[in-house]
Parts: sequence; structure tokens; C-alpha cells
Amino acid sequence: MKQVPIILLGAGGHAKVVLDLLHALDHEVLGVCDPELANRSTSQWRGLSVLGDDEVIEEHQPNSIALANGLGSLPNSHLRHRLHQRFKGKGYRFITLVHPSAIVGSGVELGDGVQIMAGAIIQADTHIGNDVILNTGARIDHESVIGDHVHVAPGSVLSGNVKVADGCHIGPGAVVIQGIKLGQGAVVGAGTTVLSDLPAHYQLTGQPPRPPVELKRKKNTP
Ligand SMILES: CC(=O)SCCNC(=O)CCNC(=O)[C@H](O)C(C)(C)COP(=O)(O)OP(=O)(O)OC[C@H]1O[C@@H](n2cnc3c(N)ncnc32)[C@H](O)[C@@H]1OP(=O)(O)O
Repeated sequence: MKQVPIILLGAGGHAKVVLDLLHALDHEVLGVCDPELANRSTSQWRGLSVLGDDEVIEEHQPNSIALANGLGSLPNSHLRHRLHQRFKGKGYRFITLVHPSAIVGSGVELGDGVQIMAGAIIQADTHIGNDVILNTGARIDHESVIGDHVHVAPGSVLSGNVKVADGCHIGPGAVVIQGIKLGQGAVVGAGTTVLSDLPAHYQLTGQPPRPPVELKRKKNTP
């Protein structure tokens, strides 16, 4: 497909990382749309022209540009999701971005507007839905299925055959063991280890370990 210029949406922390990624992939960036910058009449942001608020996008034909969603995603914040739906509904395309340092295995499928950040790894035959963020250094192992609008936060680890339904949030440093299913909109807290399925719209945090137990050893083992 012919490369069209990109408009970046948003100018917060996530947008800075997305802009670096666009530069790393040599994309032409037309400018940034951000209501706050537009309100302050700021004309430049990190070397980009501030085009205005989101309405400006509709001055461009849907097939003449692509969009990069610079809004981050946290549990109970739905702005990123809404922005994606709004402009997709009007025929615009969100570009899928894969950082050059990420590893994407064979048979991996990536949806529209997926953002794979630096150092992330996706192993074979995994499916990633639309508008997913696989954040810095996060890892998803073989044959996993990740729904739409999921955020896998920095450094989290999903083992093989994990199924994550639409809209889930997996906090930084979380670990999900193999074969687990997370229901729609489920939230896994930072640093939490998931050992059993989590129903839709449930949140799991913490997990204090039980007291250590002495391991049985065979005779004459080191
Ligand atoms: C590049 C980037 O920055 S990407 C963004 C990365 N950041 C994230 O992904 C955010 C992840 N957020 C979390 O992990 C949050 O803790 C959440 C969303 C899971 C929970 O948030 P809330 O529901 O607001 O929980 P709240 O702060 O009210 O805490 C409730 C209780 O759970 C505890 N708790 C909350 N999160 C955790 C956690 N991850 N592990 C252990 N305990 C936790 C709190 O200490 C508190 O305990 P208390 O009742 O004894 O005081």
C-alpha cells in the first residue's frame, strides 16, 4: 500500500513515544491535532505543526492521510477507544506501527492501529486485535489471542495460548500464565500474577505469596 502522510492525535506522554516510533519508521508526519495545544494557540510541538483540534482531520480525504493515535490508555479511560471508533467510522485508517527493535514471530496477525513499542516480543501464531498497545518490552507468547482496544503495559508477560478479550488492561510487570482467559474489560494490576481465569469486568491486583515451603529433594542431588 502507498504510504500516505500521518496525522498524530494527542500530545501527551504516549504521543511522544508514538512520534519517536513514526520517526524511527521514517514516516512523513503532517502535524499533530490536540485540543489543548490548539486552545493555547501553540503552533509547534516537538518540531511538528499543530494543525488544530480533532475537527481539522475532516479537512483531509480519508484516503489521503492515515492517523496515529497518540492517546494512552488506562483502566476506565475510554478516550483512546472513542477516538479510534469515531474516525474509523468516518473512513479514516489508523496506521499499525511496529518498532524496529520489536520481534514479531511467524504467523502473527496485527489489527488496524496496533502499536508495538520498543523491545516488545510477539511469538508465533498470535492474533492481535485493532487499536492494541503492546507497550515497551512487553511479551506475548505463542498462539495467544488479544482482542480489540487492549493495553499490555510495559514489561508485562503473557505466556502461550492466553486469550484476552476486548478492552482489557494488563498493568506493567504483570505475569499471566499459559492458557488463561481474561474476560472483556478485565483489569490486571501492576505486578500481579494471574494464575486462573478472570471474568469480564473484574480487576485482579496484588497476590501476596504464601509462606515458603521446603522442597523435597532426592538423595544424592546437589
Ligand atoms: C508507559 C506507561 O506509563 S503505560 C501505563 C502504565 N500504568 C498502568 O498500567 C496502571 C496500572 N494500574 C494499576 O495497577 C492500578 O493499581 C489498578 C488500576 C489495578 C488499581 O487501581 P485502583 O482501583 O484505583 O486501586 P486503588 O489505588 O484504589 O487501590 C485499592 C487497593 O488495592 C491496592 N492495589 C492497587 N493496585 C495494586 C497492585 N497493582 N498490586 C498490589 N496492590 C494494589 C492498593 O494498595 C489499595 O490497597 P488498600 O485498600 O489496602 O489501601
